[in-house]
Amino acid sequence: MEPLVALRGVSKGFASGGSRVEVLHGIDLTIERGELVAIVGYSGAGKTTLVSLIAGLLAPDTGTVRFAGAPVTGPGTDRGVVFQSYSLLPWLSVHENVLLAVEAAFPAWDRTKHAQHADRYVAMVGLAPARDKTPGQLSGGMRQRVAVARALAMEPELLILDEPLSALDALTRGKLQGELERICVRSGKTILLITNDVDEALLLADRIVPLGAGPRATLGPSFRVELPRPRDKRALQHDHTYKETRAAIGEHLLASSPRAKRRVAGATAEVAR
Ligand SMILES: Nc1ncnc2c1ncn2[C@@H]1O[C@H](COP(=O)(O)OP(=O)(O)OP(=O)(O)O)[C@@H](O)[C@H]1O
Repeated sequence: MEPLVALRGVSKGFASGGSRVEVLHGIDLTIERGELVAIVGYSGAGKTTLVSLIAGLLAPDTGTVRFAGAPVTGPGTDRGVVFQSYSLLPWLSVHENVLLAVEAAFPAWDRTKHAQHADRYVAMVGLAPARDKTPGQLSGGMRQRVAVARALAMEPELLILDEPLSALDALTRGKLQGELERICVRSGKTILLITNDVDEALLLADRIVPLGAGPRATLGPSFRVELPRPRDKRALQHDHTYKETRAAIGEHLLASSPRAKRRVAGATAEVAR
């Protein structure tokens, strides 16, 4: 069977002041069914561009993007995306926000089944007590959990979490990382997590792929995360495997940092002279 996601030789650029800047270059990425893969990269490296290519919101300039064995030609309910800003409807309750998505994804179901399904996912993210509250009555972390419940309730084959926690304060973010791990594992979904936080990736992912700095950002090698679940953030700080994997990813990202890239470009210019 083909992998769920397969990008081959993908490049994507944008017009910028009369010229064209290539944001992503030669991207190869495979995600198998049931995997939780994290892409870790610098701000502005092209993470959201990569998400948009897989979600079908953008088309690649070169290369191919395939999903479940077929080329991606546009967005679809088989790929659910949770963006950094939660985009909930402020006049609807938690239950109603999730319900709306359920109704759109499963039009053939009756009202009772829609409501029960929505409630199941509200409970999965631990928000049953806040079921009838509106987003304005919730904290940032709770709102983000509603966004996750809404995406999961549509039962996409792939759930893409694009920096889902980066708008939150450090304390809430830390708390939600643990909860997100439980939700992800419980849902058994194939998940692509995009983050700029190596520790967050190590807490959640089965495999981490670093995205180097742009322009012409490329993906690095895969780092498999061999840590048993459930993972406890505090206990992990002293774990040998955790520290080794963290250092290896950090080194890889540093080697592709904007400063390192400038150094390499400088050295190349020096050699050329
Ligand atoms: N539609 C567009 N038109 C022109 N330039 C774009 C467009 N989308 C993205 N870019 C540029 O491409 C680069 C990568 O943007 P992208 O949003 O993918 O990065 P990112 O890694 O998700 O950043 P962040 O972590 O800050 O959200 C940036 O320099 C951005 O300005």
